[in-house]
Parts: sequence; structure tokens; C-alpha cells
Amino acid sequence: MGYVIGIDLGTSAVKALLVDREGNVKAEASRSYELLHPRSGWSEQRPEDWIEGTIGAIAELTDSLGEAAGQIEGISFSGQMHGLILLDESGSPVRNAILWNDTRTTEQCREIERTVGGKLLEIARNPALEGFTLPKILWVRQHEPEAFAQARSFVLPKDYVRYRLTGHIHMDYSDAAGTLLLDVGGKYWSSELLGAFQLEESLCPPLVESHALTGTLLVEIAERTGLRPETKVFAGGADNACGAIGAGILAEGVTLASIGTSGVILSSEQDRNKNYDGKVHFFNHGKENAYYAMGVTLSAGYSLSWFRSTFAPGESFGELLADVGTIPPGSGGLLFTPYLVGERTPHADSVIRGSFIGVDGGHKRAHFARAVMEGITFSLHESVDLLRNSGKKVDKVISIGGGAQNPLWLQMQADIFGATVVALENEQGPGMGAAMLAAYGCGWFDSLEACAAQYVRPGAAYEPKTEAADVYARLFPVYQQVYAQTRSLNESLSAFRN
Ligand SMILES: Nc1ncnc2c1ncn2[C@@H]1O[C@H](COP(=O)(O)OP(=O)(O)O)[C@@H](O)[C@H]1O
Ligand SMILES: O=C(CO)[C@@H](O)[C@H](O)COP(=O)(O)O
Repeated sequence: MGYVIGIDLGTSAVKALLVDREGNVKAEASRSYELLHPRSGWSEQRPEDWIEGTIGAIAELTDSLGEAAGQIEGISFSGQMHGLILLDESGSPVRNAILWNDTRTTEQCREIERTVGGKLLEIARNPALEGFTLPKILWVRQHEPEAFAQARSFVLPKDYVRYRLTGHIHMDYSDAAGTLLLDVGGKYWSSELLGAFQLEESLCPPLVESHALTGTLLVEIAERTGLRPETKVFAGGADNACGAIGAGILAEGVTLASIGTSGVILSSEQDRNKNYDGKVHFFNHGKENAYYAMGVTLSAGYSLSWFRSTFAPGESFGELLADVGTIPPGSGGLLFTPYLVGERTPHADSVIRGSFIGVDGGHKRAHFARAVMEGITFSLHESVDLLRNSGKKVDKVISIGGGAQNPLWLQMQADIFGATVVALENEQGPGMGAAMLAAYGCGWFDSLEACAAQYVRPGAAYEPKTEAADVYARLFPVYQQVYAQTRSLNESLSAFRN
């Protein structure tokens, strides 16, 4: 036998998966950690929480295996994207990590646009958005010059964890693509972009492929995790790249829908010159020399967990959603827009906030819960529309993430997207993609495709139902008007946020 471990460093928790050579998940463990919101729009985490959580989760897996833990050959990572960790000379973070869903950097985004204009789309292939890494670097330099002066390099969340496990600093292309400093087509740090912002190239870590071997474990980490010091550590990739790998999306033709904290519609892309004009993100895939296009809803699953913790504290998602099936599609005229922390696709806007529109005296809690699910799915449908309008065929969608655990939500996705929606058997999200990178890196397979053929197991398929699909087709244009009609109201309300 032989095993690999896939670590998914998510926003709410780190999840570790123990996978055998045949692709069976033998054990899983997770550790959650705090999300800090020191001010409205700010979102931070303590990097040390990721380390403790990761070590604890791996130790739980090795404990469950006992003697056989010696057969774990490799580990790899999937990580929440874009988060900035600045490291000082000794490799310690100079401040907390600033995360992908932090929107404090609007001013820095405008500065980036003024400084490099169209070059950004040409080189980094993406527009300046608050969540990306470069604006965060500029924010720290401007607002916390003492912390910035100590910084010698920057890494992304999973790179920091890998560094602490191995003692070596690297970044893979799929995650580097979300920094706005990578020449995405050329696969190198852009000296033109770095120079434009007077940033030293030495700040940027060496670049590697996602399946690259980056080292073995430090002795102290081996002792704490129960792994052998010779365990191979592979670079890993951005969570969305790993989600796509774990769903077998390695070529064009099938689309990914992921409802985690954020929501994503993703399509693999072979042509590195494909031009989406910045309307959707364009990043390097975790598969060598491949790419993907993706639209992002910032608060997808987060909208539902916000709703639960605010209006149904202590209830499970199952309890919260138990009556949603009794409410007809359209939630009795109640619409929700999921802009709880601003939005990315199709409205790059850090000021906009969510709304319930059409509240009626007859609405019960279940109408609100259903409206939240529909609003999240409508938001993802805007990304489906963008892909379709750019020539992509979206007729089969693999659905992953916590949201895929609910069959009613899978049917709703089929009805709203107008496509067949397929769930995975034993859905494990991006952690499975990370495990596959380790399995491929260990040489168990000749290609990621061969690994996917063995590891990815499609489950139930959901076809659009005509009646519901018709209701949603009529409601979607109404949903689309809410953004424009609440934009200036939110501008005025922003002064009251703290
Ligand atoms: N049983 C469920 N039914 C519906 N939605 C769920 C369920 N469990 C989790 N979710 C949704 O999935 C989200 C978490 O997804 P997950 O993929 O674990 O997130 P992340 O990787 O970002 O931490 C929750 O915020 C919630 O909205
Ligand atoms: O910012 C992005 C993608 O550009 C997010 O998708 C993050 O990568 C975090 O994802 P989850 O925690 O929702 O998986």
C-alpha cells in the first residue's frame, strides 16, 4: 500500500485527506480557525493558526493509521488564494495575513491602474481587484511602513505552511497568477510590473510547478505530525486550480461550480492567449502549461453561513434548510443579492452590499433561506453567462464545495444554469486535487489525467426541470437589475459602516 495526504488550507478551516493509491479516502481531519475582521471590509488570519491546525490535522490522520503511517509517501497543498504574508529576514511574518476577501485596497487598485494602465491586463491578464496580492503589498507599504521595511519576501497562505513544514520557500504558478505580479503567459515574475511599483524582485519566491518536489519534512515537524522526515512535499496549487483537478477538469468541455466560502464558475483553457478582457479571472492551472478562466462570487457559502449564524444560531445547515423544499422556485417574490463583503464578478465593487428585495408579510424564514440560496446561484449564473458569451459551451457542470452537499441546491444549480449538474461521489473539494498532485508527484501516475481517471468518481446527475427553469429564466433579469438600482444607496450607506 502507499498513501498521500492532501491539505486544503481553506478560509474557515484546514482539511487534511488521507488517500490510498487507488484514490480511496481512508481518513479525514480538520481544524477550524478564526477569521478576524478588525474593521468593516478587513479580513485577516494569524498564520500561526494555520500551522497549528495543519500539524494537528495531519497528526490525527497518522494516529488513525498507526504503524501504517510509515507508508505515507507524499503530501501536497491546496490553498485559499491571494492572501499576503510578508516575511522578515528570519522568515517570520511581519503582521497578520491579509486575505482574499479583504477589500481595504480600493485606493491601491486605482493607483495600479494609473501607474501601469493596460499593461496590467496584457501581462498579469487580470484587472486590479482589491482581493489580489499586489494591492495588499502597496497598502502595507503605505500604511504600515515599519512592517514593510522588515519584509524580505512575500508568500501566499499555503506557501507559508509548506515553508514551515520544509524550511524552503517556493510559490507555484497557479497561486502566483493571483498576485498580479506574474507574467501569466510567460510564467515568470514580471520585472516590468515590479519595476513600475519599485518592488525588488528578491521579494518574490522561486516559482515551481504544482507537482514539483519542494523538499522533505523538518525533523521537528516529522516528530509532531507522526510522518517520516523523508516524506516528499510537493508544491500544490491555488484552491480553485486544485478544486478543478479534484473534479477532473483538466481539459476544455466541462465547467466547475464551487460553493465554498466564495463561489466560483471555472472553465479550463488551453490557449494562453485567450482574451476575456478582464471580465473573468485568467490564471495558470495546476496542470503544467494549462490555464483556466473563472468568475468569483465573494460571498457564496459565506452568505448562507452568515444567514445561519445570524438568524438560526446553533442549527445545522440540514436543520436550517429542512423546509426550503416546500417553498416554490422564486421564493414568493423575495430576492437576495449576496454582496455581503462587496463583489468581484461581474461587478468589481468593494462598496456594494447585499439586499433582500420584495419582503412580504407572508414570508417565513424558509423563504429567506431559499432566497439566499437562489441569490448565490443567480450570482454564479452571471459568471456562466460571461463564459457563454465569450464562446464557451456550458452544458455540463461539476459541482463541488460545501454547497454541493445539499441535493436541492444541486437541482437549483441545474435549473438556473440550464445545464446538467453532476455531483462527485464522496465530494472532498480541493483537498482531493492536492492529494492528486502528491500522487502524480510521487510518480504513481504518468499524468494528472491518468490519476483523475482513477480518483475522480462522478455521482448523481441533475437535469434542469422545465417548470423551475422557466421561473428562474424570468427572475434572473430582475435579479440583475438589483445591483445597478442599489449601487448609489450603498454608496450613501457606506459612511455609516464601521
Ligand atoms: N449541508 C450543507 N448544505 C448546504 N450548504 C452547506 C452545507 N454544508 C456546508 N454548506 C455551505 O458550504 C460552505 C462551506 O464550504 P467549504 O467548501 O467547506 O468552504 P471553504 O473551503 O471555503 O472553507 C458553508 O459556508 C455553507 O454555505
Ligand atoms: O479569491 C478567491 C479566488 O480568486 C477565492 O476562491 C479564494 O481562493 C478562497 O476560496 P474558498 O475559501 O472559498 O475556497
